[in-house]
Amino acid sequence: MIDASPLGANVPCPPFLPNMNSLPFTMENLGFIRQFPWSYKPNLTLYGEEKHVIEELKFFKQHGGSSMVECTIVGLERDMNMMKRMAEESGVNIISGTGYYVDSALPSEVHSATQEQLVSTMVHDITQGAAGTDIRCGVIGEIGTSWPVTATEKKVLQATAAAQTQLGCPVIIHPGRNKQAPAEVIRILAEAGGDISRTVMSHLDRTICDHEDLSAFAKLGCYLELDLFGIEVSYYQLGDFDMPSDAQRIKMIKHVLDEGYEDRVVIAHDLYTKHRLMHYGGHGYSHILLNVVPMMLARGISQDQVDKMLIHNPRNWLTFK
Ligand SMILES: CC(=O)NCCS(=O)(=O)O
Repeated sequence: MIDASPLGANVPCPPFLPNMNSLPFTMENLGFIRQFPWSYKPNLTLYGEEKHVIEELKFFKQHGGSSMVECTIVGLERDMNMMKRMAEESGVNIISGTGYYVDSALPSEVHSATQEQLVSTMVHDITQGAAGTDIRCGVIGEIGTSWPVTATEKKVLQATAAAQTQLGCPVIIHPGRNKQAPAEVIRILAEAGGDISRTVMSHLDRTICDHEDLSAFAKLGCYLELDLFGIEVSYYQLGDFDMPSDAQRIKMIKHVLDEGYEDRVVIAHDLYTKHRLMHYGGHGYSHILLNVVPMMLARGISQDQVDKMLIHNPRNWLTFK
């Protein structure tokens, strides 16, 4: 479960809310929290929300969901035993990630580790178990990168490519907040021998907004992930970027589907803050199933294409080769 505080580490409070962190999480304050989610530190963790998350995972399963990829890794606060409990109590498969988040979130030992040590840890997490448990991870990622990519992040990417080559495992990347960042990461991974066809580039909906830029990136052959469905506030605190609406996300997806990339698209919510849980008035884990799929079908995306995005593409990506 994610402690995303590194994301909000240096986000300024809105000027009219100098002590936002002292506010209670109430309906009266939900508007501010939705507008400035990274300025309210209590919002940036799901620790203490196990009961609510389990209830919402059950709701997700009740409405057709079966599996979820959970990309909390070193640099964020991962709890393997909690995720195992949640999977067992909800009946939802949870595929956990191994790897290293963005440079600013990493402990000193990662900065000083050799590439070989990083490879060894990721391979161990997948083949033996992570964080001192026998609970094995099923994906490398979300590997965190900044813009520009730092030296430590490049070392992590090269280690990721080496571990992927050894295991034939799926990889998912968090790109820096610049439209050039995804292609730069793909270049580094490819040069290190990574399998780009087994790699997901996440958060494209907060990174590339121009359809032609998205088409150019799609040519590189990775999976294209738009994974912030449910965030309908256009103000984006973490970068000089207008966050798209779900309707605009669907238009981006339709554009690449029309260009023949239906085997390459995956979608998600990237839910890691309290305010997006249903318990706190959010859209929850079932938003795509209940609300986005009908929107897609109404906009000319076929059921077969929806099934590819929600079933077949994730299954193919997650299958070790
Ligand atoms: C957990 C995480 O890094 N999510 C990425 C979305 S964001 O817009 O880059 O914060």
